[in-house]
Amino acid sequence: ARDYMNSQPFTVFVEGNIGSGKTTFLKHFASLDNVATLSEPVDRWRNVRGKNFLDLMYTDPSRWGITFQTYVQLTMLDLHTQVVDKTVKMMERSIHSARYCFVENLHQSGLMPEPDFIALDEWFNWIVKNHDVSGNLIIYLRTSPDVVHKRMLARARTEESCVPLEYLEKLHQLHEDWLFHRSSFSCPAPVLIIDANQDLNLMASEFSNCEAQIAEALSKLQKQ
Ligand SMILES: Cc1cc2cn([C@H]3C[C@H](O)[C@@H](CO)O3)c(=O)nc2[nH]1
Repeated sequence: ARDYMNSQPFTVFVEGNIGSGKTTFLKHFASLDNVATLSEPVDRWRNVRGKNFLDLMYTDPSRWGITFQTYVQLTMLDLHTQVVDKTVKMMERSIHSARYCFVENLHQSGLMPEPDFIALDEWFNWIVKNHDVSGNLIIYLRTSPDVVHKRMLARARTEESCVPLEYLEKLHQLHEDWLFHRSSFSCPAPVLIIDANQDLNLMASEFSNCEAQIAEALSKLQKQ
């Protein structure tokens, strides 16, 4: 766990499948005055000096997967190292889910050439070793693939228009192995699991339950 006294804020990673309600979750916490929220920089990925890397990746993942995921890794590292003047720093996803869920999925499904995967993994291992990308708490918005597939299609992000259910099922399984079964990669922080299948307007009680758990974990750290 991170050394709290080096005046790093209490850092929370909000993790979950596409359409699991992360953005809505962050919006709720953005309204609290001691929390800084850092959203996933999707708009940066959609316009990298005029190129839409997200669209390239979905159109031809084996050709553009490394291009996209290398840039994701850079933008997430940028957010991990961003200094905030609040006691809680809440990030939408992390460099960890980039590697353990998304890159892993491209590699396992044979969409990413082995040398591309190796280069990305070497970068990831060096970054984790040489920079502080640690966190204090992971909030896992746990969903089922069919629920998030419906939400994703309803949200109708153009680049995701032909993302099939089995892609979400694979991403779901990778999130489950990492954050629920704890049977795959190392977890950078303790995990708080939220049932995010509920309709977003019923999530208010989950949000306040999370607030209480974050406040409790925060006060424990401050007493150390
Ligand atoms: C950290 C990380 C986030 C992330 C998102 N994505 C995709 C999933 C969604 O379609 C879109 C926004 O989350 O980007 C990805 O392919 N690889 C990623 N890695």
